Amino acid sequence: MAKRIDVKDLDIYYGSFRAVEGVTMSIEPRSITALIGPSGCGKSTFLRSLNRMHEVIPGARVSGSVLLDGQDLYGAGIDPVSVRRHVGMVFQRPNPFPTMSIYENVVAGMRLNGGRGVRKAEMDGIVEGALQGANLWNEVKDRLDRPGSSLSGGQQQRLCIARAIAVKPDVLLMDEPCSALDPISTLAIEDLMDQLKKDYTIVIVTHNMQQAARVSDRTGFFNIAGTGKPGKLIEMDETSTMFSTPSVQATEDYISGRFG
Ligand SMILES: Nc1ncnc2c1ncn2[C@@H]1O[C@H](COP(=O)(O)OP(=O)(O)OP(=O)(O)O)[C@@H](O)[C@H]1O
Repeated sequence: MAKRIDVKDLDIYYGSFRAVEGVTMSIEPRSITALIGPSGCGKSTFLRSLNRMHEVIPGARVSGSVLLDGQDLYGAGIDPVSVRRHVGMVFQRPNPFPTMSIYENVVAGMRLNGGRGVRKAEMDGIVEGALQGANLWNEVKDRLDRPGSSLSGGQQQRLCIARAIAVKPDVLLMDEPCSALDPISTLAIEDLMDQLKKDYTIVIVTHNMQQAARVSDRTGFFNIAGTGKPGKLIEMDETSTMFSTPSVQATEDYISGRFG
């Protein structure tokens, strides 16, 4: 079930380096939020803080809160593994397990999440549902036993999306999911995002302004004052407003290609 995200006063550190400072934002369920901004402003770092992937790096930590339907993901006693089960992630490069079959790739996340006792017939249904959901079923239904690496890049990325949705998360985070893909595969993923937002809360980092404008409901612009300075959320609004009449000059300069 899609859930809302409320981030409050979030600072994100790598050791003593504060990479992101003071982010407060709300993300509605069943919407697509795009995060844009120049290289190094902390978009990926921020995204990883939304499912506690950031802290897998030694010395990395956050302060502030990230609420998922009101529950603080950083609260005492919250298991980060369970957080990642509820908040799934798709990465820049498609990363299926290369020697594992297409079928096993889809169920990999479920197996890690205690799905071992699930009966074969039920598992088959989940695999079909996830592959249907990722718009990949028709292309792979006759070769589910072939390795994940036998698919094209665009198909592999949809396989990774199927793997992410097979565990029925509440939120789907996507870090430049199309940057390694050709234009046709990119459009397939964008269409897919539009369908997925009926069931999920989606947050996407993208360098592609047209993509942000095409797919997202709201856009957040991050920026940095200079090297070594923390990234900050400068402005966040309806995507149509951000791309037509942003409130901050730096947003307009970035969107119109004057820097970054
Ligand atoms: N593992 C790490 N250890 C230390 N510093 C890091 C690490 N990863 C990122 N940083 C630093 O954190 C800051 C934000 O990086 P991040 O990758 O989040 O930016 P970004 O906006 O996603 O950039 P890009 O658009 O180039 O991917 C940068 O100064 C970067 O050098």
